[in-house]
Amino acid sequence: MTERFSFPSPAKLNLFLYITSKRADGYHELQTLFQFLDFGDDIEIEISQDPEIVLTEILENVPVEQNLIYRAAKLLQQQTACSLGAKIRLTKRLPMGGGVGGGSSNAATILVALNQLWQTGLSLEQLAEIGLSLGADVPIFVRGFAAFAEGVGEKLTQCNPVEKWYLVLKPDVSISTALIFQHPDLPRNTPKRSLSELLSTNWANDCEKVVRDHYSEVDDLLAWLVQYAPSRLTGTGACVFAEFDSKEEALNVFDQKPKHIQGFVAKGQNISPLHQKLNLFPNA
Ligand SMILES: C[C@](O)(CO)[C@H](O)COP(=O)(O)OP(=O)(O)OC[C@H]1O[C@@H](n2ccc(N)nc2=O)[C@H](O)[C@@H]1O
Ligand SMILES: Nc1ncnc2c1ncn2[C@@H]1O[C@H](COP(=O)(O)OP(=O)(O)OP(=O)(O)O)[C@@H](O)[C@H]1O
Repeated sequence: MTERFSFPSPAKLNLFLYITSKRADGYHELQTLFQFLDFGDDIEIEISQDPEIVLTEILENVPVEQNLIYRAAKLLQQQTACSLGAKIRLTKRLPMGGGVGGGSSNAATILVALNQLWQTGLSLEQLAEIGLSLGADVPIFVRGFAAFAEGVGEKLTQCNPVEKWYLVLKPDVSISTALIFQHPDLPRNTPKRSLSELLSTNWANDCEKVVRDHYSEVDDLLAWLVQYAPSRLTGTGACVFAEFDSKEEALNVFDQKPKHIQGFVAKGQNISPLHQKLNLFPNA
């Protein structure tokens, strides 16, 4: 029987997110602080001797060739001229398009895991470079350390924010990242600040007002959550999070959430659970 290996594919939060400019190609320059969570998807992999990439789980509304897992595996195969393949099983726990980076994390886990299993020998830096073509957040998941990110997310400075407990809730609405970035009312000129200055201020997310103005589900949930603890949007939403000093406090609010709202409690991690499991020691 072929051996099967299991790898975590964690969520991330944007603890703060500021938009400092819009580039000529339409992308926005950000200053954002990423931290991983000890909660996410799981990916099981069996290596095969033929080059086929087989996904055993189908994601709703995502054709296989567009699944970031498939695309990441194919890209690594092509870039390294690898003749091996893989059978991949995904256990999806993270809300899709929720601002917790599930798709990007899946892509990164595949790049890091297959690079080990196929013995293709690329460095984390090389894998991050490949990953950037799959999505702006893939490099952060490949590098595996909590980071202050600039540019569109590719310029990373390792950082050690406090590893708080978070309650993450998913309002019952789907929000397109592209639409939020196109919105005329989005603030795009927040002055660039140094990391030390940012770390000493109250944190915010520049996408939050536009999202709250257009999605009452997000507005209502944040208005409820902020009664208990400091709360914000992650990424372009739809997920919101509240921060706590203990698991008990986070679980206590989780127990009071509206019944139809999905969510989870998790602890911030400055080293990705993937890198912890593989004993990779990421550094900037
Ligand atoms: C905003 C963040 O959630 C922060 O973590 C991410 O950078 C978004 O990353 P993502 O979901 O992987 O988004 P992508 O698939 O790269 O981009 C989706 C669309 O959002 C817009 N976009 C995205 C990132 C960025 N820095 N500027 C942008 O203007 C672009 O129109 C792009 O076509
Ligand atoms: N393996 C995958 N897992 C999740 N989404 C995928 C995957 N492959 C492709 N996608 C597509 O990518 C979209 C965005 O997924 P993702 O979960 O990364 O969004 P997100 O949490 O909003 O991320 P971000 O914080 O980077 O904006 C999904 O809506 C889906 O159409």
